[in-house]
Amino acid sequence: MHPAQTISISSSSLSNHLTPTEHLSSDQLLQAKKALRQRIRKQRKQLSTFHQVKAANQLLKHLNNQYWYRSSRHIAVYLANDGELSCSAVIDALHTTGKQVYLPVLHPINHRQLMFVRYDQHTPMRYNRFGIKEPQLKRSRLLPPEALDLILMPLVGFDLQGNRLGMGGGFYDTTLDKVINQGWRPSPLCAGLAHPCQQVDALPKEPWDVPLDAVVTPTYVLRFSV
Ligand SMILES: Nc1nc2c(c(=O)[nH]1)N(C=O)[C@@H](CNc1ccc(C(=O)N[C@@H](CCC(=O)O)C(=O)O)cc1)CN2
Ligand SMILES: Nc1ncnc2c1ncn2[C@@H]1O[C@H](COP(=O)(O)OP(=O)(O)OP(=O)(O)O)[C@@H](O)[C@H]1O
Repeated sequence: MHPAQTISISSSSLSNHLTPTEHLSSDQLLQAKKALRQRIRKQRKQLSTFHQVKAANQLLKHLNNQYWYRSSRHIAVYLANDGELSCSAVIDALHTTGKQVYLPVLHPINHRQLMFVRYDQHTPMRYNRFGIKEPQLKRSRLLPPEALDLILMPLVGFDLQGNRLGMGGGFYDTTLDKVINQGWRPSPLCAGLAHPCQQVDALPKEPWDVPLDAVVTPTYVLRFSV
């Protein structure tokens, strides 16, 4: 039996409507996604540092209740940016329990590709072109995405169907296309991490989108395939 999950729909999410997308041209869809990103990013950036620290600790408690998290050994996380839900408490706990932690690194040549590099307290870091810290590339610390057990993904928006809206770079979708959409087995589980204010009613599903297996927020967990 899985532990009971708490489902609560945030009232702040009610304002996060995306106009029904069936009749939109691709340019209109792009504009609608852009506007939604701006709105949600503004909301999450307004969360206080106190709120963010509490949320990071609550996130860890929820994850600890999930068997698919506890049974994972090679786990990709991210360093929070732009008001994203922080993985800092999760990272500390993973290191304490001897799990292998990986961070996304922008591929220096391949457009829209990420690499996953093992990360600990001593890993030399640098800033990428978006101002996000990432490990310096070291071949011996690279893990191919298909070898990860679990990818904890940053996102801008999510819906109740497991659709994900990212920052718009297409990095996760492109990197995971071969691994997730083209039938690599076993493939890593993909769980989005977000604040409740990032929930939207419905997101357009694009052919390249990687579906989320779960979404974990500081107050509730949505499980789609786990
Ligand atoms: N914390 C974190 N790390 C991550 C991601 C993420 O979403 N969050 N990524 C997930 O893909 C990758 C980086 N992708 C990103 C894509 C766009 C922007 C961004 O700030 N874009 C600016 C425009 C910047 C520019 O063009 O110079 C913006 O939209 O305002 C940031 C990260 C890898 N690392
Ligand atoms: N598998 C893929 N192969 C080629 N291009 C892709 C793929 N996935 C996404 N893209 C391109 O990336 C662009 C951005 O995609 P999208 O708006 O879904 O990004 P996102 O999910 O918000 O970003 P991210 O995955 O970095 O968080 C799209 O215009 C699309 O053309």
